[in-house]
Amino acid sequence: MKSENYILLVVNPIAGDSEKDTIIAAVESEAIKRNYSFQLYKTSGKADKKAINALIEKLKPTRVLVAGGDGTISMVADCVLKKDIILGIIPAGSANGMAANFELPQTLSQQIEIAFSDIALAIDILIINERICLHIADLGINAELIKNYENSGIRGKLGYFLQSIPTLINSEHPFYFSIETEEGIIEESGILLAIANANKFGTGATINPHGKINDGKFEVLIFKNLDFFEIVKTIQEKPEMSSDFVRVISTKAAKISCKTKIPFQIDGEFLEEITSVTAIVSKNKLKVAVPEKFCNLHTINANYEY
Ligand SMILES: Nc1ncnc2c1ncn2[C@@H]1O[C@H](COP(=O)(O)OP(=O)(O)OP(=O)(O)O)[C@@H](O)[C@H]1O
Repeated sequence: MKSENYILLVVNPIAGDSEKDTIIAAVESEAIKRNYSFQLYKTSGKADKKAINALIEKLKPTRVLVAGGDGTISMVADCVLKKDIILGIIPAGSANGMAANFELPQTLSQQIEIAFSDIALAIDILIINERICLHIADLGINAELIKNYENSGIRGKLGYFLQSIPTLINSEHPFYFSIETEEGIIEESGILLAIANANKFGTGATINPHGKINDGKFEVLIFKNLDFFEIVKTIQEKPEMSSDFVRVISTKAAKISCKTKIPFQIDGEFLEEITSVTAIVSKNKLKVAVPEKFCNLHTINANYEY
């Protein structure tokens, strides 16, 4: 065994309300098969980032795998960023937005195959209010739903489902946003403002069909109303949504101000109710192991400057 060649597996034991022993055993077995030394870290919800950083410093793994929801994936991504480490994702959350975006397969054995493969895409990351965002942050009813879900104590898809109707009834939308980009200032009201690096929410809803995760830009999308027919369109891969339903601004940086405090989430994790958000594309890219098909779709990387 090459003792210097470590694989670190970070597991969130409570993510998605599912058992993780099967994942741990399968990853460990694959690591041994490929002559890696294997180290497991189970998150506790307290000081995990510090502990993971210490393990990375000590073991110098060439690859870090993460089994959890988007919140855990984002935390681990922050630990491997700026280091020569490939991130492998085993989706195990309630709503796996990153996995949906990377078109990761459904079966554990296929997910492990990809997480160990050398096909890696260097993706953009966003810095939003000084935190890392890989996927989608938003202000409004989706963040409110996540807040109610996290407070309910019922995890998994059922937890989201049970909170969806009360959230819609009790939400104080519309919210009023002012968005400042290099193009100027725009005022708009809506139910939800998304800051999207990727295309889809964890539910699979495509809210940003034309966004590219490695083009050096992100999209600010203001969803103006709860138009049922437009919402249904988001189950398609490339929905053409009406401009009466959503306004899209593609940019490298944005400052968003709100008149009142609005629920805010990043990568599926409710943070707080806030009145201002700044978002910028970071120069640091993150290497993520992805399916070959997904990687090929992104190989014609635009020449861009930050
Ligand atoms: N052992 C633990 N006990 C309680 N909470 C934990 C533990 N480990 C991590 N957490 C918390 O889990 C949250 C992250 O959850 P994660 O996003 O991985 O899963 P999820 O919420 O089920 O999935 P998703 O984000 O896809 O909906 C963080 O708030 C973190 O503090």
